[in-house]
Amino acid sequence: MEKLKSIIPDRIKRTIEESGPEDLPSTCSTLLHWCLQTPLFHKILGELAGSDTALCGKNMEAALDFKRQGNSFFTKGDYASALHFYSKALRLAPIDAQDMEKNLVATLYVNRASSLYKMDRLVECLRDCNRAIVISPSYAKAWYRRGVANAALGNNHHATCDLKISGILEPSPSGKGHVERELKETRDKCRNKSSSVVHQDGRSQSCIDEKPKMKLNIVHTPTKGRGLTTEVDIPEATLVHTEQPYAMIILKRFRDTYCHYCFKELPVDVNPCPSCSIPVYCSQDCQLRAGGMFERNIPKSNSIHKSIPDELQKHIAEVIVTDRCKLDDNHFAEHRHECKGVNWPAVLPPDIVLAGRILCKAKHLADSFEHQIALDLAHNYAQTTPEDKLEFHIYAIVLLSCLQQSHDPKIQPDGVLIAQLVILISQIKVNSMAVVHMKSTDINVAPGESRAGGPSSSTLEQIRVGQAIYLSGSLFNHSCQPNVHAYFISRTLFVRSTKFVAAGCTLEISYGPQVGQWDLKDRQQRLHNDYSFECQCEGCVDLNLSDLVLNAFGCADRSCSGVVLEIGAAEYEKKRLRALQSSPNTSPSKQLQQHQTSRKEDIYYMACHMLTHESNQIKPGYCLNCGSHLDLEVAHIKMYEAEIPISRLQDAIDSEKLQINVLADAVRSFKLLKSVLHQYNKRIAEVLDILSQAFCLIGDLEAAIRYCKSSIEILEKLYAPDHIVIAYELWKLSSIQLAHGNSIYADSFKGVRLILSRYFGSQMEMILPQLESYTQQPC
Ligand SMILES: C[S@@+](CC[C@H](N)C(=O)[O-])C[C@H]1O[C@@H](n2cnc3c(N)ncnc32)[C@H](O)[C@@H]1O
Repeated sequence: MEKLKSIIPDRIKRTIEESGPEDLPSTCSTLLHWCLQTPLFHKILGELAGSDTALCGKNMEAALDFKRQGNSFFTKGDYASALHFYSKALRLAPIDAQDMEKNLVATLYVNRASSLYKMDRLVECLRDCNRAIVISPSYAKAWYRRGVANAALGNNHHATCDLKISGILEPSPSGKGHVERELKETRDKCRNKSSSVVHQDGRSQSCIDEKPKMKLNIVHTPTKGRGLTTEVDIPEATLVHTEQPYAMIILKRFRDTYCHYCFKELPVDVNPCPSCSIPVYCSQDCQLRAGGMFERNIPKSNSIHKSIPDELQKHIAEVIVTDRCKLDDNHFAEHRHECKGVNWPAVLPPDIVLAGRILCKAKHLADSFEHQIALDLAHNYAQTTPEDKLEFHIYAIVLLSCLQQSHDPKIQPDGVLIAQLVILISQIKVNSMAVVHMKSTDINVAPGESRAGGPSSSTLEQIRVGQAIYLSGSLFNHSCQPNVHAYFISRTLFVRSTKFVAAGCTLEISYGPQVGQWDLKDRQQRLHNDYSFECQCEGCVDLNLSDLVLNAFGCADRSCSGVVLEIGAAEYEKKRLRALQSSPNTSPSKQLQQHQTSRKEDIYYMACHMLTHESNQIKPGYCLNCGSHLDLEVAHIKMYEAEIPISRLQDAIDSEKLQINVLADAVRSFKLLKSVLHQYNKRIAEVLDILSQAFCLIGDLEAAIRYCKSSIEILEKLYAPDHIVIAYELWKLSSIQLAHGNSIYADSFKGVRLILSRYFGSQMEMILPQLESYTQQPC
């Protein structure tokens, strides 16, 4: 694509780079015309959408090769590796391929079920047996494996039925004898034990079904465009909005670990797309909802074997039907148009493939492209950088041409349609939400030091799994100090208030940057780069103490707790102060009063100074409190000197090869760092956290706890004590305390629950099931 971009004539490039939304039909038409006459464009198109270069289709030879490797590991007793290779084979096996007179996919499912059985993953084993049976209902081995797994689970009635069916279908006399013996054993067990049916999937729905109790209204704001409010007061932790995505896509790096439809972590028994080798799903249900070209008629159970008695025919019908979900008529299968094994859905960037999904959905809903395909959402095409404008044009033409070639020849790219697609891509840039899932990860503690005898310290992480468009959710504006929190369970967006919101106030989520995370300069630059707006939220307009100290140096006079800003931060603070001083609504003295009553801390005095002095008093390199000068160049040299041993320590932690002298050097450097940075500089909190991890690794949990607590003290000042980031840190602290056998872990953990319940309400335990195990730990 870069090569194509580089040969576009300058005159066309210039008109595109200078274009506004109204010029698009003409610029798109010009570029399309040039593309169609350019051999390189046709070559690229052939690679992306041509059937002879398609690399994402099924491949019988490769599937058989993986199957052989799976068999070889199974014979050696390495069931985990066998399972891995059977899964790889399933991803590549053509759905109707035959291998040794059996359906290859069904055979692979049964082979994988056998590995799962050996690994004691009985529920997953059952699911694989069902998948094999849906494809090949007369497959005796699949019924046999199902029967054995059901027997092990105590599902005695099901086990007996499965084994009876297997016995009838089994062609060889020795096989029949084997099944008979298993059936007898199961019957004996039935006589001795009462049967308890274990279901294959017991996911709780009730928490997902929570509905918001209020209506959101769209309002027009002077500085942020449309926004959302309610007519009623909203207490904290109230669910204000839920929504299903209009379109969604998984990010490339999570393709092998998360379900491409529901975005949950994949189980061991992954379900591949039946017609191409790209997506994998957690269940057949998700695979059917996502689409995929293969559609199979469910075989009639009574056609399977004439000699099977009626009650067993009923059992067969139940097994085949349980794995089928009901889809309503309007359901749009979002992967179907991508599913020809051609390369473009795997190669193009996720937001472009997402645009393809929206486009095909528009066509599915209206049965043509004649109506508007762009959505009723804001876009920033006019403010987009010249490079991005050119890129949007190229991708719009490439995507439409790929769809025309590999999906629907009726799609006719022209200037108007491409222009709409360019706007759609700009809308995706501004409105798509990062779909984030929570995950807890163990940190190793030195063997023997953990009370539980293993790795027991853990951290919470947010993982950005995908990208989605929510039509109403897109109307939430951004704030760096948001009053509502957006999160996801599977594909559903939930928005919950994290503080009291008075009726009529706008509800604002964070698009990423937050006070405490970055200072004013970094937040504004990030929002400008990603969304092309100058943030007008409270956190950016009003004075903010966290912004002052977050990246600040300390005063040259170490008895003064004042802050010294660098040039960039000082410029942004000056600009903010000037705007505040000229605004009649937010007079600095009024703000001062607010700070006086809310925060009686050292850094409060810096705020006083800023608010009562002229803005040109904010000079880089000078203490905002006492005016002392700090040589910023010398301070930087000291900082870099201190950072070298600290980054060496970080590397040692990452590689889990920590030597005591590396840790000792880092502790010394930390003292040097503290001597130049402001005491509430965020880097100090980060280094304290690194030291805590290091002490965890060498098993000095008391030191680890001390450093972790000091880090939290700083973060509480930067974010606020009830911010979700503090819950993550308290989670870490309580897990180290627990590993140390320290009963006060319960206090830290109470703090975690308190904060998380404001962010996730009653869904907290569903999002973080690990919470339950902490609650149940004995002190
Ligand atoms: C996802 S849309 C939000 C809805 C939008 N206001 C509308 O009218 O459709 C994002 C756009 O809203 C505006 N916006 C959102 N938050 C803002 C903020 N804090 N300050 C200024 N503009 C904001 C920007 O124009 C941004 O590109």
